[in-house]
This record gives sequence, structure tokens and C-alpha cells, in this order.
Amino acid sequence: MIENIKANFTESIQTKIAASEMLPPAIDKAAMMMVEALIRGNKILSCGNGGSAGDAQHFSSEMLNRFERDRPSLPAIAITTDTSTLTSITNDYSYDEVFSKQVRALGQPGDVLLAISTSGNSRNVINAMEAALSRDMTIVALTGKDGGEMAGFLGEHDVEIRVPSNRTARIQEVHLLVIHCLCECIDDSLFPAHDPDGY
Ligand SMILES: O=C(CO)[C@@H](O)[C@H](O)[C@H](O)[C@H](O)COP(=O)(O)O
Ligand SMILES: [Zn+2]
Repeated sequence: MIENIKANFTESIQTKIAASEMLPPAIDKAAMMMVEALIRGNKILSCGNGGSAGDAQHFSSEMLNRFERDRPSLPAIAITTDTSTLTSITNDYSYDEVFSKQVRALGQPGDVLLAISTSGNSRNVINAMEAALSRDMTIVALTGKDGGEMAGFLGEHDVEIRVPSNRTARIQEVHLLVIHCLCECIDDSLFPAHDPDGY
């Protein structure tokens, strides 16, 4: 067990090192898309399944409350949280529609969809991306593996941040780091720190 645990740490560290060499330009582009949307008065919707639903909520809570320093609340909604909405859409239509119906209701032109899937193949996330495009939103996709079907849905105004790993857990661990990078970039752009420690 101890050896397996150590191997998980090693694999996670190696995945992060590989990601640190490949992902910063895409993360920077995604952060700028979000900053421009927020400056325009738009908002960010986020979605994903399982651990990625947690990531979607982690991101929105850091927007709505704060990341590392005090600043005004920023508009973001995780569409993974309202069990009445989730169960009724799934019951009456299909789990595949659980995010897309919410995007069509809440999405406005210029909003950003943060779409999170380690495989890139979750049908409800892909349908949410289709709905976002129909609402003239832009998309930041956090993926892994080969990017799955999600990779094929992205246009020149969108960005994919694909973690170089085939293991769901390792991909999720880097997704959380990416989310924290996005939060820091957004805060530094919109609310530059006044003291050198950033607090
Ligand atoms: O957290 C984990 C595995 O670490 C699981 O809950 C995982 O998120 C679920 O199996 C998801 O349904 C996987 O979906 P996706 O990442 O392929 O879109
Ligand atoms: Zn997990």
C-alpha cells in the first residue's frame, strides 16, 4: 500500500510538471477570456460530472466569494447544484439534457461556459457546449486523455486546456490547479494587489 501511495504522489507530480510545460498559454488565454467577459458585465457558467461537478462548484464559489484576497464578488453559477432542477430535467427528459437546458435558460451572449470533463466524452457536458454556442457564449474546456468529442466542438474563440494524462484522478488533480491559476489570473487582472504579499 505504501508503495502504491508513493507512486500516486510521483505520478501526480510528474503530470503537473508535464502540464506546467504545456498548459500555461492555454490557461492565460482562458483567463483573459474570463476577464474580458467579467469586464463586459457577463458571467461564467460551470458544469461537469462527479469530481468535475465538485470542480465546477469550487470555481464558482471562488468567484462568488473570494480566492486569496478580499475583493468584490464576481458573477458565476455552477449548474450542478440545484437538485430539484437536476432531478426534474433528468426525470422528464434525459440526464444528457441536465446542463444544456440550464445553459439555454441562463446563458447570455458573451457569457463563458467552463466545461469540465476528464474524458471529453460526457454527453451532458457536450450538449451544454452546443447550447452555449447557440447562445453566442464562449467555452473554456478542461479535458484530458485525447480531448474526446469535446475537443471537436471548439472554435477559434474557445480554448481547450487538456491535461497530458490518461488517468482520471491525475487529470482531476491538475484541473484543480488550473482552476486556481484561473482565479489568480482573474484577481491579478481585475484587482491588482496593493502590497507585495498579495493580501
Ligand atoms: O471523481 C471521479 C473519479 O476520480 C468520478 O466521480 C468521475 O468524476 C466520474 O466518474 C465522472 O462521471 C467522469 O466523467 P468525465 O470526467 O469523463 O466527464
Ligand atoms: Zn475523484
